[in-house]
Amino acid sequence: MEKIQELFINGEWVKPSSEEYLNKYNPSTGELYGKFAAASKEDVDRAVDAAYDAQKKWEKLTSVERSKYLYRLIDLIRQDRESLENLLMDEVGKPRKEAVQEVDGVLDQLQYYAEFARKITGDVVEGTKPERVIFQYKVPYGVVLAITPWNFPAAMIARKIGPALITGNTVVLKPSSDTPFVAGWIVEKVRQAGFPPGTVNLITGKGSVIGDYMTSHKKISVITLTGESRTGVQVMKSASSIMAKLILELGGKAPFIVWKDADLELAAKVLMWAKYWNAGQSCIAAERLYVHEDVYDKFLNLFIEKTKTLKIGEPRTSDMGPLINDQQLKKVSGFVEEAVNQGAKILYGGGKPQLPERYSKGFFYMPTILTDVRQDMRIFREEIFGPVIGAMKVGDDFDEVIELANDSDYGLASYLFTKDVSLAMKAAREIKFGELYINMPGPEATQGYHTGFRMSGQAGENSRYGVEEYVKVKNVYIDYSKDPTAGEVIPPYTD
Ligand SMILES: NC(=O)C1=CN([C@@H]2O[C@H](COP(=O)(O)OP(=O)(O)OC[C@H]3O[C@@H](n4cnc5c(N)ncnc54)[C@H](OP(=O)(O)O)[C@@H]3O)[C@@H](O)[C@H]2O)C=CC1
Ligand SMILES: O=C(O)[C@H](O)CO
Repeated sequence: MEKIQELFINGEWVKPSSEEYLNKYNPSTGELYGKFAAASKEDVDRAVDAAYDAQKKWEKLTSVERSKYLYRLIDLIRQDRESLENLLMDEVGKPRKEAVQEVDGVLDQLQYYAEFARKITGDVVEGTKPERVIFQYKVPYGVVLAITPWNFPAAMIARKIGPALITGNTVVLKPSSDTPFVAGWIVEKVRQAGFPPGTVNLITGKGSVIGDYMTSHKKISVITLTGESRTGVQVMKSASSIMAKLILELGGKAPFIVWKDADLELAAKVLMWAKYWNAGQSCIAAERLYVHEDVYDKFLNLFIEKTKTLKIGEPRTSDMGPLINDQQLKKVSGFVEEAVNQGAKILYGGGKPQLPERYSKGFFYMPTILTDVRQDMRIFREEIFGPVIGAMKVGDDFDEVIELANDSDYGLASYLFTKDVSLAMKAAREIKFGELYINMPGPEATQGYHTGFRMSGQAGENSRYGVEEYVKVKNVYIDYSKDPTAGEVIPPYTD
């Protein structure tokens, strides 16, 4: 039976008022996978109104009462986790192990946020006189518009609804048009968990069509977006009309630095994760390889040999699946063609893999390694978001390598492999990236603050800092003296 994804507004699954649906294709086969609702502005209004009305009651619950809904949601997801794993393999093309890992991440994040019940505390500050006091409350903003990407569609939803809900906000969720069914699956679990109607609402539809309307909606107080940097720019422009609080998790261009004293086996193994995890479709993926001249050839050969062991194909029986859609496939192959035209050389890969007929129309691309890449090439400047990496040989000047790493519009994740502690601490001080992984793989931990410099976004997610992004500090001043105006400067001043 054809899969259909409807909207979820005020506690009910409803059809789009336009009766219009959009197509979603299976990335492994290129075949039609299902249809999802194209929400209209009227649908958006109904969802935002529902969230707005529900929020007034939701914030009056204690955080412990709110956490009980989250714990019920966690149990429902855990009991049916296999169907979400299967959905991730089908809808995203994620290999099985990575689908399992993502569901683990969903449960870990929701658990982490539910545990913040009773732990978000304000302050009592002394006033400007002995009988004055300032109460600093941490209060929810109101309605949160959560806009999520397709690459970790379930984990990114958990990373937004978890902190939003535990802090007393309500949510309108707008998922990627490449993963509407994962979003629908999670929202159905929210319904089964008994969240009050309007607490979480689901609006599907093209961001390019309804995005500006949603991000300039007067009843929206927070917009949390995970997506491309250019989308972040557009959202920032649109949201300026409502001055919404922005949490922007955007693109990355991670440098992967292998120093002359690095453990090459470790570095190569980590690069297999940093480059081919989710087929390189990750904001923290290694996107620029800088290798010290003394170990350049040895390391590249080691990495190529490891890359050759990857099994490319359909998600259930392979190490690396397809890219998400045909547009991404064209974008990734375009990066490689342009780099070669500019003088780079392909050491391995560079094209579509040979696959059985059933998958010949899938959006697959070979793991690809290029050498002779220069800092000014587009492949080193813009986010590739695929299983492709260019390599550059660097000399013995570590300051120069830090400069090369920081020379990027992006500043999310970075990687360094060296046994020299003083070098590592120098990098920790001087690298201008939200994350530096030293001699280890990622991804970011739920208790780590996931944030980026420059075009990688602003504010951040996860950790206590990420939770506090969803509350506003409200200051209440009280004077309980007999004469609150004693000694104050209050006109008139002249007799
Ligand atoms: N920093 C981080 O933690 C992470 C960052 N990312 C980044 O996300 C990107 C990949 O995800 P992808 O989904 O392709 O990113 P996009 O920016 O294409 O889309 C992200 C979301 O924004 C929506 N959107 C698009 N245009 C607008 C608009 N004008 N107004 C409002 N919403 C809009 C999309 O809807 P629709 O699908 O309908 O277009 C989608 O839901 C990469 O750049 C990656 O680096 C990914 C994961 C983590
Ligand atoms: O890197 C990403 O895309 C997400 O943050 C998952 O770690």
